[in-house]
Amino acid sequence: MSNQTRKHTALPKARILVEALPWLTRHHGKTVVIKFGGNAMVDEDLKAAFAQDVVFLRHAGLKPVVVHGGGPQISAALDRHGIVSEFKAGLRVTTEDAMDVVRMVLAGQVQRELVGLLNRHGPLAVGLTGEDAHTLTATRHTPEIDGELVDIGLVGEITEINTGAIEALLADGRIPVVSSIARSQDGGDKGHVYNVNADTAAAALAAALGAETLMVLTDVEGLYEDWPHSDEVISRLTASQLEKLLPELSSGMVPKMEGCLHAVRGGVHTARVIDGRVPHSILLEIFTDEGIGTMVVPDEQGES
Ligand SMILES: Nc1ncnc2c1ncn2[C@@H]1O[C@H](COP(=O)(O)OP(=O)(O)O)[C@@H](O)[C@H]1O
Ligand SMILES: CC(=O)N[C@@H](CCC(=O)OP(=O)(O)O)C(=O)O
Repeated sequence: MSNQTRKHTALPKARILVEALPWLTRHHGKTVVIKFGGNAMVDEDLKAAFAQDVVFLRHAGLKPVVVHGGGPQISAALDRHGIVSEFKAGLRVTTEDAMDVVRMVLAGQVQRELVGLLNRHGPLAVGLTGEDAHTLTATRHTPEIDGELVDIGLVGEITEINTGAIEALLADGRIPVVSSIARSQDGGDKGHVYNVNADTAAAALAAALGAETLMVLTDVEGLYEDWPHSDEVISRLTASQLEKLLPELSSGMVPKMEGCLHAVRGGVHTARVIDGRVPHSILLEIFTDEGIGTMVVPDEQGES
């Protein structure tokens, strides 16, 4: 290959890097919480591409924090153990036996795998659960269903966040990978661990860390306007618009969008739901102004 030909092939690559410059400048040094959903985590190539994107962000000067799900993986393991599991209000009814499996799958399997994939690129990722260093403390969550408070077992509602361990890891240039398990508050229910929905945990951490962005990767293009009747994606909405829409949402979208609302109201600049089935969906966000999924912004940005 001649020098001239090499220049021609390299030029478009240089242009692409330059195109990313405004986004990278805006986000330099900023914390980005990325939630990787269990449904987007079933494909090996996608998982490897996800790890590359996260490492890319880290090397570009951002501070990514990964919070992972594992719903399908937990369901499969519960099946194997002969434990029946059901969801109420979008949350898994979690008995003590089920909690052992949840903890084993999230902390021992899914988290380890993501840490391994990230660490193919260097000594970057460190896994922890919300139990570590009091990162997440919770109390028993009893959702209201049809006007009644329902017992769904060891499902936690986060009451306290201690960001110290995550911040220390970020300051050390590491990528924290967090499993959504919380310790119980000292007192009455001492000694329990709680199963927390991973979207809820990611959003709460994003707010507590003062993150710039929350990115929620899932197995749909974004928030559909009239799901399941249409696949028209809502590309941008304000916190107030989302709040009005919340009662109409169903299943997995409920904790996801409640989380986005909580994050944005808690000071996170943008919360995005993006399609984790698309390879390199995180990097695609960098190269498109409005993003590729659904973006939730604070009310004051509604007009821009
Ligand atoms: N309005 C909506 N727009 C998009 N998806 C929706 C909507 N309402 C419910 N869903 C469902 O929510 C699912 C995503 O939530 P969930 O299964 O919990 O994903 P994850 O494992 O990524 O957390 C979608 O696959 C879809 O079936
Ligand atoms: C209380 C509750 O429902 N916890 C979830 C935790 C995992 C999770 O949220 O995983 P996804 O993000 O893949 O859905 C569960 O047991 O499935």
